[in-house]
Amino acid sequence: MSEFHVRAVAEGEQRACLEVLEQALHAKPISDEAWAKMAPTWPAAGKFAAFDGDGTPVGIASSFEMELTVPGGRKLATAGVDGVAVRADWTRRGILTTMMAAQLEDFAARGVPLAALHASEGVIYGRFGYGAATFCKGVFVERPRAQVRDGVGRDGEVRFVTPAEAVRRVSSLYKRFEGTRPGSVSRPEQWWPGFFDRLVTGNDGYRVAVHSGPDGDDGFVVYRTIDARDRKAPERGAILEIRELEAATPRAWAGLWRFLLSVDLVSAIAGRGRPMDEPIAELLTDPRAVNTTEVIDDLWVRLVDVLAALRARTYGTAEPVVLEVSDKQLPDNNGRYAVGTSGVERTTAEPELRLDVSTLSSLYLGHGFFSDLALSGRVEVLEAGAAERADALFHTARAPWCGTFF
Ligand SMILES: CC(=O)SCCNC(=O)CCNC(=O)[C@H](O)C(C)(C)COP(=O)(O)OP(=O)(O)OC[C@H]1O[C@@H](n2cnc3c(N)ncnc32)[C@H](O)[C@@H]1OP(=O)(O)O
Repeated sequence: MSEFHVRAVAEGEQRACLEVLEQALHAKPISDEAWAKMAPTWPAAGKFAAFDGDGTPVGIASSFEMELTVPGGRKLATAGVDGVAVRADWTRRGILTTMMAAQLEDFAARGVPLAALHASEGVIYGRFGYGAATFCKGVFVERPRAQVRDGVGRDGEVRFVTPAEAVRRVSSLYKRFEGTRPGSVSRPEQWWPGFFDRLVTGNDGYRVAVHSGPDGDDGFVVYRTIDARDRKAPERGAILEIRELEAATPRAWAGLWRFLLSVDLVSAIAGRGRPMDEPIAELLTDPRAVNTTEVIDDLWVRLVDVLAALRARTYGTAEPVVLEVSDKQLPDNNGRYAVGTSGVERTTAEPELRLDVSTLSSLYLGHGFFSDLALSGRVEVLEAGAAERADALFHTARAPWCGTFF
């Protein structure tokens, strides 16, 4: 078997590691010019890599520091795992497993209570204790049928901003939304150039429009249009594709949708990654103008310090429940936890529900139900009624949603 070893990435090794990521994700090799721009946002800190016998990187697992909003509104230090790959000629030899172990031990040693990522495939991360914790939907709104209902309030205006203005304004505007729902993450300075700025200043046709209400700017949308004409429908309007739409108030949200629906020469509005509970159909006179095209996992979360993470969130009203949690990678988490409205403690009491850390992580932000996961065998019920109590404690009224790709 070929030898590899995993260690922290040293200063100067980042670009070679990035090549591994680009190749595994089928992206073009990074040019000198692109690397010059990107280098400041891709520090060696927070990165582990696998090296072959010659010292060439063949695997990478990157992370950065951010904050994740948990139910109740607290922002918890979180490792954002943002670049994981193994070179195609080195896969299925345990490299990812070794990198994930190194990364998780590092998070635990640094006292980071949570880790989170967006998964390229659904089968990869459960074994490392991650669980799909937020979900999102794709929508397709047929514009000719879509009219905003009478009585939906207006309190502002929408205006286009130039790409340069968007780069200047939107990062501070985002702070108004950050933390307004469980699952939302902070966007550190290093996030903006590689994701938002590159998108809106690039050549892919993205436009940015900002909504201003009584308290100033309170929402924005990033979108582009895609030509949908063909021989059979030479006059069909374009598809307006939303990349991102965020609003601090219900009126700003409705104002942005009203604006999108008013753009001429558009046949449909499409958006991926929208919150599960975004009430677009309810905004319109004809709810059937809105088609849900997909429901897909959004943010995967990993409780690194189970006690600290459970203590950081708030709970609904129900009698406490005793969970027995198992964690293969971080055995310090193994044990029983009494979770209730008034707090969380480690306990020696008899367990009422048994589950692994991946399952607990998927329920942590308030999506899903213990009782459903009991049906599918992921939660073992040892005490009748305990799953329903846990549902009442953990489930949140507002669907958790991340909305930030990293
Ligand atoms: C947060 C993000 O960055 S998401 C992006 C993830 N990266 C990608 O998708 C890029 C393309 N894929 C890859 O680079 C690699 O295939 C990786 C990183 C997904 C997996 O790396 P590997 O070194 O092959 O994983 P490793 O050998 O440690 O596999 C561990 C286990 O997971 C399984 N596994 C790993 N990847 C996959 C997969 N894509 N599909 C199915 N099973 C998988 C392996 O079969 C193995 O199972 P076993 O323990 O039962 O034998």
